[in-house]
Amino acid sequence: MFVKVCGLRTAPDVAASVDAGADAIGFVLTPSPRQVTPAEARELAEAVPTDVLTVGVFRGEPVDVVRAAVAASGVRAIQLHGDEPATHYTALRELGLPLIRGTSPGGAAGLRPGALGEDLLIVDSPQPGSGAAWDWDTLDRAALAGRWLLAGGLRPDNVGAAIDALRPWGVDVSSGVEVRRGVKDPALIRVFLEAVRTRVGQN
Ligand SMILES: O=C(O)c1ccccc1NCC(=O)[C@H](O)[C@H](O)COP(=O)(O)O
Repeated sequence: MFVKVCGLRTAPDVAASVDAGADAIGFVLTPSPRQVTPAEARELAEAVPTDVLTVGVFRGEPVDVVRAAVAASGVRAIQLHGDEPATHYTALRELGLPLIRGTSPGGAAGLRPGALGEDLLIVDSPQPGSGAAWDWDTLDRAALAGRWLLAGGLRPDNVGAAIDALRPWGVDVSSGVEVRRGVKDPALIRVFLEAVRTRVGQN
């Protein structure tokens, strides 16, 4: 199971995520309590091995802003989390990086993975990064196949049940490994990864 830890802002949190076995780590490069500058993301990403994907997260930014931030930060994947139009995906495809679409049930382009040409879909709550749990029962599981991550209000104590209920290809967490908004806890990061690996091992 693919695990992404999002909204990292410090070197110890990056190290904890990598050591705990995260497959991807996200740097929020758009307005948020977790926002880092492209230069900060570059510095943090330098310690990340190449088999862990570094993801730049954007919401509603013009293509030129995304392009510039990707170049300055050196992230290896792009996550668009604001129901950006298909033209964004077409334009950014030219960078040759994996594209990730973050959306929620009711989002403009629907929940079919790859609908806008993205490589990976994140099905999230309507308030990304809020930690708000949403009603997973509203999800039409039959329409989801392939590469998609479940996100939104996941925590060490509920991620196992979420995996059992929805069988996602992976999971994405931010608030659930924080002590307060924007402040991660390395111990919680480790516990979350353990909870995922334990549950997957049981299935
Ligand atoms: O995390 C943010 O602050 C954020 C801001 C703007 C757009 C997207 C954002 N996060 C996207 C993510 O990938 C989060 O990990 C995902 O929404 C889950 O968040 P949470 O419910 O806090 O675990």
